[in-house]
Amino acid sequence: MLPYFYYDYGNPSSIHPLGRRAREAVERAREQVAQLINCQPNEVIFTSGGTEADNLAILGVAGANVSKGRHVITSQIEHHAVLEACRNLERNGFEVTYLEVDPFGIVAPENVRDAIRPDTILVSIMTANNVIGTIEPVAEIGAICQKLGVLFHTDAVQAVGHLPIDVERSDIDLMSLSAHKFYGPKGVGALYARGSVALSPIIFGGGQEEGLRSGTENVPAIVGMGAAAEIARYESAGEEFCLRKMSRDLIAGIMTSVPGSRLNGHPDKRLPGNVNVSIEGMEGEYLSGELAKRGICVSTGSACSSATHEAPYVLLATGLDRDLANCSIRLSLGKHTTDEDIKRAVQTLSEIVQKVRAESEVYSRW
Ligand SMILES: Cc1ncc(COP(=O)(O)O)c(C=O)c1O
Repeated sequence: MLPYFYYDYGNPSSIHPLGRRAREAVERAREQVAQLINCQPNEVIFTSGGTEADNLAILGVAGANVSKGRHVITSQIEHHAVLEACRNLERNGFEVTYLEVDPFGIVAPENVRDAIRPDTILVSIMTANNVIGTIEPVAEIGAICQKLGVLFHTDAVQAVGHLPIDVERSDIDLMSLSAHKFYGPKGVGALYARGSVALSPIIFGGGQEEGLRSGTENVPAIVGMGAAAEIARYESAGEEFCLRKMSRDLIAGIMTSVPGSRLNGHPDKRLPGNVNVSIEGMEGEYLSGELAKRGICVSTGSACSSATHEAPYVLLATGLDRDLANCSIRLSLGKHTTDEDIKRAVQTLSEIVQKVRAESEVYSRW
């Protein structure tokens, strides 16, 4: 990224040599992203991140296909970027079906099929959930949508770079990506949109990104996203293997040394680096604060939504009662996590919980 901050600071829309070098860098990054997800480079639209990609997919499809219908299908556990875009559609005369999930957080493909109507223009179901890590049956849902002639969007922000993703094999028409979820910079992402998909822009101006995303491209960030995509293409399979082993150890460690703990989400169909647990009687926010004092950073619900201080709606949608939902923390593992970190996390968590329980027993006896 550094040369594009220092020397090659041209605007990719300029025709002079500095501009051309910036354009070449953007187009190289577009190819790198396309290779990671198996699409054509001209099907990648760079955005400011996953949120904008989700908004462009949902509002863009709705805008361009309104003559075909005004019905959209999504799930109750989508990220706010999808849910709020859908609520915006509802305020503008669209109807949205929010599908339920099972206790693991899985959307049943047959529920998608049953919800599709003649006026349905889009199905948007995430590839993997950001709170509980559950991996959705995207290929089955894609096949249903393709058969019934409905566009299929998936928010793959949590999955790209961690799970093998192939937009062709999974019949995906639109897919959202965010660079910082696969070790790239923040504030840059992309929407994959199949060449044949009719899409209206949601940002208007100079007509960059084939008129779908006006505004001068953030060249250093796009270059960083491309590099991250290329690294992910080579490293993600090995990383997935290591993370699966470490997260299994973390889950087993917590379950055996912290009485009253339960794993949220699916035991196997989950993101390799996501561990979400509820611990009876231990508020997530309290635990998070105590762990932070000891150098371990965890989130409660989803970091992206903690600014809104809402109850973790994803856990509630899986049927978890409100108390246990509020007693949940999410531990995230990445390529820099070590076995030593896992041991320390288990031990620290167990000590905190034991201490609190011992004290509260004393208090209650007293
Ligand atoms: C599933 C999912 N979708 C969308 C987003 C939003 O992405 P961004 O923060 O890049 O806008 C996030 C962020 O964590 C996410 O987890």
